[in-house]
Amino acid sequence: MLTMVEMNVRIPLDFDKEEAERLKASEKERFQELQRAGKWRHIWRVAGHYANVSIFDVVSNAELHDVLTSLPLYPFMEMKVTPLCRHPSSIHNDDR
Ligand SMILES: O=C(O)CC1=CCC(=O)O1
Repeated sequence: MLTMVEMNVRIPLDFDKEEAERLKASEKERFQELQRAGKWRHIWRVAGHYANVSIFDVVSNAELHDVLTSLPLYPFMEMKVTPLCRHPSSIHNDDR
């Protein structure tokens, strides 16, 4: 099932800079692992914000929950989750 997730990252200004860089590096590693596994299908930066719009492909809401809460930056993210379904006019066979 495809799900759009809008993520806003809010690391407090007084948060330790080295720890923030470590978390960002871990986030990138986990993100690339989930991309390779086909779970995190797309990501776009929201221009002008420390935010992204992403598309996940998971088998259940429980899996989505596990994936999202596994992100190293999860404690610093606000998320909006929107379920998606195939548009009847789509020409893409992998939309589901
Ligand atoms: O930069 C972001 O929006 C947060 C993030 C998601 C995947 C990643 O590597 O960083």
